[in-house]
Amino acid sequence: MRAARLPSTGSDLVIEEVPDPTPGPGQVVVKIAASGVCHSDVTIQKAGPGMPSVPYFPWTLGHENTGHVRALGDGVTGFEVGDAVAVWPGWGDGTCRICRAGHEHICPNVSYVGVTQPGGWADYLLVPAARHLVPLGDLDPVQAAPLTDAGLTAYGAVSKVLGRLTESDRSVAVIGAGGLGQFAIKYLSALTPARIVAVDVDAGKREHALTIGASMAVDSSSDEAVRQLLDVSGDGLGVDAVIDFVGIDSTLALAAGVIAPCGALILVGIGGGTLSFGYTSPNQEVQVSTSSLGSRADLAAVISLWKEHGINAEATRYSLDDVNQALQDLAEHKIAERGVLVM
Ligand SMILES: NC(=O)c1ccc[n+]([C@@H]2O[C@H](COP(=O)([O-])OP(=O)(O)OC[C@H]3O[C@@H](n4cnc5c(N)ncnc54)[C@H](O)[C@@H]3O)[C@@H](O)[C@H]2O)c1
Repeated sequence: MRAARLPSTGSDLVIEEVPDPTPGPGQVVVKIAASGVCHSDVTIQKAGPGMPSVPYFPWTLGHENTGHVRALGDGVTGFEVGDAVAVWPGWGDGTCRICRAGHEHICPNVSYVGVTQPGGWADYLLVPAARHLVPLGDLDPVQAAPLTDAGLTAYGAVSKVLGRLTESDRSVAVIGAGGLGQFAIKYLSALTPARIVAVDVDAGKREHALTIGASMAVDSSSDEAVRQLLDVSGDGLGVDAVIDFVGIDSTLALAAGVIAPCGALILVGIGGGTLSFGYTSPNQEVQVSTSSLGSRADLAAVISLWKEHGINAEATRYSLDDVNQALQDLAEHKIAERGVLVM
């Protein structure tokens, strides 16, 4: 099969012929239809802060995968060759108490496809267990690809703040209105009456956010950003939730500085920053949580939200041969919503 592989840290990817995977007992081979391009891939390529180092070179990236079942290992039930599937990306051991509680994506022994297991920027992907697949039925796998990480992770983060955003005088700031942040804005807009503020350094992203559900956009690089966010509800108290999809020192400081009493700060972006709170009094009752991917049930919910409410990303399509262009366009903020490699 063909695969786009990273030969060494910081290099361009190269297209190579590699052996087709064959499924062992319990495993499934998926013929990839599409695989999304995420900012995490840019970070992995450069060995930037926050992401684990790839296990070896040359490495096949790609954690946002959909396709059709190509071959089933012994003992696999519930799927037939040809079924359209989405690949849930957080592969835990399936047996520990974290997995048994439904949080396999944060299992202490988790592997991430495309990060610590070979990924889907290739013709075929070996999936270690059928439980990592979610059936797509007659949905288009190419369109479904961004749901398997950008949609899933945004939904996982949004789910953590829904309870705070049940009234129209509530507000939420989404820092980083790129691939993941745009999904968050769409889910927040569909699921809450709260005021949604998009915060981004890029003017194009801010403008776009206003067309998909944000009612206000703030330039995080402006000296006015803190004041604008504190004044969102007109009382100077700040926003009831912040979801930070960037995660560098400056965005974390901004988030910590604008959160209202009883608010929640959700950290998603893998920017390698440090969050520091000057703790002087308990009376703020702010909650801080990291958020990683989402559960398999969350992926099923995200697929339903696409079916029922049409929530998805507009995909900018690239061929596998154009993978380096896709990574460059993402790094330069040139992709409107989500880049997708179509095999
Ligand atoms: N926690 C998880 O499970 C998880 C999963 C997937 C991706 N991620 C991480 O989420 C982040 C977002 O990924 P993406 O694919 O949406 O990236 P993206 O490149 O599509 O979007 C990033 C957005 O952040 C904006 N931005 C950059 N610097 C900023 C700043 N200082 N202030 C405000 N906005 C700024 C950019 O203009 C862009 O709109 C990445 O760090 C990625 O690694 C985390």
